Amino acid sequence: MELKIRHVSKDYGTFAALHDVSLDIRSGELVALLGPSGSGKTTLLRAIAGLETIDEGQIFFGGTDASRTSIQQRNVGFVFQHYALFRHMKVADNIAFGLRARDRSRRPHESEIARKVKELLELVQLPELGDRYPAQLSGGQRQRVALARALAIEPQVLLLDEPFGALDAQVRKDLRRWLRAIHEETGHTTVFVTHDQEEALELADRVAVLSKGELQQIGTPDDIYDRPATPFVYAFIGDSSFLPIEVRGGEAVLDRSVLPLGQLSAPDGQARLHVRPQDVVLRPTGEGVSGRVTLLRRTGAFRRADIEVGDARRRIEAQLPPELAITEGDEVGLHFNRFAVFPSDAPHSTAPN
Ligand SMILES: Nc1ncnc2c1ncn2[C@@H]1O[C@H](COP(=O)(O)OP(=O)(O)OP(=O)(O)O)[C@@H](O)[C@H]1O
Repeated sequence: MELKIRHVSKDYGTFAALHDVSLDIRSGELVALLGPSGSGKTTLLRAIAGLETIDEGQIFFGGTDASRTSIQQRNVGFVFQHYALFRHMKVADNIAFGLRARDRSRRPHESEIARKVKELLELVQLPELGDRYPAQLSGGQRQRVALARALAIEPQVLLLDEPFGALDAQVRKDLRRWLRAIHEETGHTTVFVTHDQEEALELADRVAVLSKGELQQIGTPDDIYDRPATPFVYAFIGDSSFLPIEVRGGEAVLDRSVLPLGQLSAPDGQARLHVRPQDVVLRPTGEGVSGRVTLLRRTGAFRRADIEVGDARRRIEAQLPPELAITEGDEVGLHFNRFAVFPSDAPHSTAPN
């Protein structure tokens, strides 16, 4: 089922939780909604589900405008962060719940429900646990049951709200791989909310980045990481530093250094050059942009350096091979393998919210 979200806005009083959000989700795609706390991810997911009304815009399920239809009519499977399993029901009955709740004309026969529950328990790799109660399961197992329950109704769309948010780091990692495998097998159009960029980049076909209720960018993990569309995405995804520069005739001017912008297009005027630590290369002093190493520290396989750059002595971070002969206080030249330039007055050109 393909989803089309068109110019959706949602206010809570005077506060805009979603502002003119448009995005298309292809049939069978796994899309992550990623953003900081309060960026509108959950509001958007709940609006897709029909759990939240929208003030403006439309949400299409296939060719049908579903904006004003109920959650039942939309036939979505929803998994919440905090396992919403029924505590007094066994695992198998939890999974069967959505099928048994159907009206008689659409309710499958009990033998068919039992067959379906068995199949789903196998899919989520808990074939032996149908007779247990939720309290007798680990957190990760409960989330698997929650997914089985969401899948039981054969939803048109699967919606997951931070499904692994309450679990510890190792279980999260395992479940991430597991969810991707289930997705490959079942092929449901799936939208999931996360504020964990590693989870979004590893799991999703495409990532939609939200900030302050606005869609900043939707793209593949490579697009988002390597070709951020806005200063916000650059700052939010991965590590980066920026330097104030001036753009003049297709070149970036920083004190007495001039960097050709090449393929990057930026209008003349004050701008910011954004660069990731791994794209900063040290050269002998006199080459490239001049800087001074102020701090060196070991971080796992690499060393990180703080480098003061130019007359204004702005600090940027560089990732260096541990064997590089360098000490704090050294004057260096800097080359940027890859960087981005955005006008200083671009929206969200300050820190992420
Ligand atoms: N029922 C409500 N009434 C008033 N404001 C709300 C309501 N629900 C959400 N908001 C506000 O709307 C904004 C977006 O909330 P939302 O839950 O969509 O963000 P989120 O990106 O999912 O954040 P988190 O990661 O913290 O869950 C927040 O500032 C939140 O306080």
